[in-house]
Parts: sequence; structure tokens; C-alpha cells
Amino acid sequence: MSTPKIEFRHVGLHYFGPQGETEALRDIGFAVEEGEFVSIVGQSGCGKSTLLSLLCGLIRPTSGEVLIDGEPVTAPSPSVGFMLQQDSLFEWRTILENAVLGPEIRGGDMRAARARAETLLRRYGLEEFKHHRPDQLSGGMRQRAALARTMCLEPDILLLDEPFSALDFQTRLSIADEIGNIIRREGKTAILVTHDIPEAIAMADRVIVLSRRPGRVKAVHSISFPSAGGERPSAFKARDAEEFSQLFKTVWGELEVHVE
Ligand SMILES: Nc1ncnc2c1ncn2[C@@H]1O[C@H](COP(=O)(O)OP(=O)(O)OP(=O)(O)O)[C@@H](O)[C@H]1O
Repeated sequence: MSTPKIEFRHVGLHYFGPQGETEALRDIGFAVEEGEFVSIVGQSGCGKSTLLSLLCGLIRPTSGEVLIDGEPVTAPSPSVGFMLQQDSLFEWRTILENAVLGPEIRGGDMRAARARAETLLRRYGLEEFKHHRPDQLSGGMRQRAALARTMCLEPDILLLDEPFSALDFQTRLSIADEIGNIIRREGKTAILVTHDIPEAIAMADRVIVLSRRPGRVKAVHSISFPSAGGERPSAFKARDAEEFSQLFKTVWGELEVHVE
């Protein structure tokens, strides 16, 4: 069997602070294969962002191991890229200047980076806007620009932490679809953390449900919606599948959300 791209082995995480100790994660175990898209859902405070912080080497597990390509994560790795809720584009830079920011900070080959950024912006439909400033773009376009900036660093793994939650509903649906398609086409391994169950189901190959804090893996669902060509339907089309609403109900039940 090949080595998984990402693996959590019996991972526990305790935070220690002035207010005392918080057990955020307990005995987390799962693996993600190369090119797989996995969503993680769970109630607020169950440790979703903590999982991402562990993966990008910002914190170390209290117990167990976090592995990328079979190697323990001990520091931030250039192979891991992010997309966050706030696009964090620099308003005083053009879209192209934003897209090359990563290589510029890392001291990479700027000619190659610029060529890569131009290609990405063209692919993401932003060619005409590359000399615009971020405030001249819509929310969805800004997220595509943020994705180009992340991809310009050529990461193998993408961590998506609520990347669409600042967008209005319609934009959110279409940008999730577009970005999901881009990530698949480019063969990246992706982990999406979201509170939006339909989004989690529509975008992923697998959905991992975490229990309340301390977060544990409560359920894992493999997603396979049938489609005419035998290929996975886009995130948008997946929402039409008969199995979709059944899966939504199951995950909703597992989250044990109590509405007063
Ligand atoms: N730096 C920290 N120091 C102490 N406790 C922390 C720290 N970061 C997170 N926690 C605690 O760890 C638990 C998990 O936090 P985390 O942010 O990972 O949850 P989450 O599932 O991402 O939440 P949300 O969905 O609300 O963003 C929470 O109880 C939180 O208060």
C-alpha cells in the first residue's frame, strides 16, 4: 500500500494557558490519499482549526503523530498552502503583485513566479483584472485571486478553512463549485473545514464528522454520487443527487445540534 499523503495517528492535543488546560483533540486517526478532497465538519470549538494548525506545523501534538508523506510534521512546510475566510489580499498591490507575493517573500525566482502567476490568473478568469487593485474586484473574484496567490507557491496540499463563509449565498455556491473543480483538475490534496454541511458533502470525496470537544472522529462518509459520464459531478450538480439529502440528514444527526 502506498504511503498516505496525510496521516493523523492517535493524535491528542491539549492547550495550556493562564486559564488552565483545554483538551481540544483526543485520539484522532485518519489518512488522506494523494489527490483526495476531504471535508471536516463539527460543532464550534470541536478542534477543526486545531487540526489544520497541526498539519501546517504551527503547533505540535501532545500525543500521537501528524505525518505528511510519511514524515512527522515538525515545522511549517512549503508543500502546504492555505485558503482562509478572509482573502487577506494586500489592497495597495495589484492582483498580479498579490499573486506573486509568496515567491517574493520566499526569495524565489521572480521571473518564473510571474509567468506562473500570469498563467494561473488566465486560468482563473482574472487576466483582464491582473493590473486592478483588490477593491475593484467582487468577493468571488477576490477569492479566485487568493487561490492564485496560494497556487503560485505550488503546494501539494491545500488547507481550506471556511474559505467561502464571507461570501453571499449565490457567490458562495458558484465559487465553491469553481474552486472545487480547479483543485481537482490540478490534482491537489485538499482538506476543507466548514460549518456548511451541504458544502462539505458537495465538494468532498469524504466527509469526516468530529464529536464535540474534545474532538474525536465520530463518523466518516465516503461520497460517491453517480453521474452520466461516470466522473464525479461538480459540487453544484452533486446537490441534485438523490443521496445528497439523505447524507445531509445523517451528518446533521451526527453533529447533535440542539436548537432551543
Ligand atoms: N491557543 C489556544 N489556547 C487555548 N485554547 C485554545 C487555543 N486555540 C483553541 N483553543 C480551544 O481549543 C478548542 C478547539 O478550538 P478550535 O479553534 O480548533 O475549534 P474549531 O472547531 O475550529 O471552532 P470554530 O468552528 O468555532 O472555529 C476550543 O475549546 C478553543 O477554545
